[in-house]
Amino acid sequence: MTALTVALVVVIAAALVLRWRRPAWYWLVFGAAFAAVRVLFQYTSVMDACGLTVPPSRWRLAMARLANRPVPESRAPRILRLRPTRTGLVLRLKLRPGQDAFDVSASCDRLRHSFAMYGVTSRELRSGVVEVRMTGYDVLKRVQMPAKTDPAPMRVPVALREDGAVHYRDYRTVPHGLTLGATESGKSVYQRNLVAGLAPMDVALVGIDCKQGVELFPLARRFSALADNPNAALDLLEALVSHMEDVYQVIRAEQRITVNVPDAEIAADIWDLPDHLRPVPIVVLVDEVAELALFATKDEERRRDRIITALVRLAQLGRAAGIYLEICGQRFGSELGKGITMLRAQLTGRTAHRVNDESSANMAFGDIAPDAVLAAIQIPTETPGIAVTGDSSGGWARIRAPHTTLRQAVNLCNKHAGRTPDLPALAPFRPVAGTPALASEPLAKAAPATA
Ligand SMILES: Nc1ncnc2c1ncn2[C@@H]1O[C@H](COP(=O)(O)OP(=O)(O)OP(=O)(O)O)[C@@H](O)[C@H]1O
Repeated sequence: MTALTVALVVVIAAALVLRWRRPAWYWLVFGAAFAAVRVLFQYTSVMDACGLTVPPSRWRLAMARLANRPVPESRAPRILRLRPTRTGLVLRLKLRPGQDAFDVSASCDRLRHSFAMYGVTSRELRSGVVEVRMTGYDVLKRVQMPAKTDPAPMRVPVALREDGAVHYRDYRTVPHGLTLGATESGKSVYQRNLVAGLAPMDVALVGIDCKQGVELFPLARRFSALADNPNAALDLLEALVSHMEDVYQVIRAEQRITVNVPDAEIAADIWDLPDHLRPVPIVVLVDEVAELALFATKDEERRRDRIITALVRLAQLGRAAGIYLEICGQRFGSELGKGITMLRAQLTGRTAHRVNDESSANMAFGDIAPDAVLAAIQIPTETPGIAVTGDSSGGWARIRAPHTTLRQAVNLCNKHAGRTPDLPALAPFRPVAGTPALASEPLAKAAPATA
């Protein structure tokens, strides 16, 4: 045996062992090429076995009869493009007459087994063209975001989807969002990723952290306003409502100028205003929203009603004024009192981490994507951070945010502290950077020593 043959055998053996062990980088080196060859080689027979072929047309049968040739075979969708990616393959298929996108999506599980891939999903790109995304390994096991994402204003690459695509939180298309999940399910890490993604953008961050500020106050240098208790939250929300009314006046004033100018665009929201007039957009992050809705006394009930009213007004009118809500909690249903379901109806973007019961999952998806409810309650306990995300179009996907630690988020916020806008309306709530207060008393006092 020559040295070359030995080297070849070693390389093939290494590739086979790695294929079996499947480390994350396997796909970068061997996986995509192997999978592309395998898919192309098996394509027609697999599509036939999965019921994704159509019988020959009458015209083709007649031509074969005239030419005295054998009966033509059934035909599978035509491959328009096959693109290897960091996590697997993307196939673009042109459907044959009589096929629809549902046929392909209904066969995804069969395709997954037949092509020996980890996951297969499909979506319709346009009439007659379907994209099939295949992943070679569990991309949500250890999330690695691609180095290059598609940047756009108010669009944060916040997590990875199970098909290997990046999941964006786009505030311009989905202005308000609701994130639910049981305790230790990964809500705070998801919210931290949002803050880390928003920190380098021209946006004001406002936080209401009812966990006594433990999640958002360490990120204070990038926040224009923060509140850590329901009383401060009420004042902050009412200040935001009056800021929103001021922004509406700016938009109206600009409309009066342009309405007389023929063919001019008339401003309908802050994004139609000229740059020098446009107020900075605001993202309001609310952590543990149920704390704002609970009350024990008459006074607290009055405060709760005012808080929910302010939140409903921001959700209904905030988008045009560039105010976006990001609400986080363990549950968000009608048991929290009047106004909650009205507020929930305005929160278009829904994300549910692991939940403990079906009714919590229903709070996120019951009214928009019933099959996502089942997916949310199936999230295992041992993989915190996995979530199901959907929107009002009825579509949903499994996602996981990268594991950003509080230290990494703090460093990012400190790096971009210079971008924190000063909002005069919210000045009383601007956090003051300073030395952290030391706990004055230990939580448990030492028992006196007895003889
Ligand atoms: N995307 C993720 N990848 C890996 N680990 C994660 C991820 N998200 C969360 N975790 C792990 O799960 C733990 C709990 O996460 P997190 O604090 O975000 O949960 P939570 O839902 O906010 O809980 P609580 O409501 O009790 O505050 C974290 O300490 C972290 O180690």
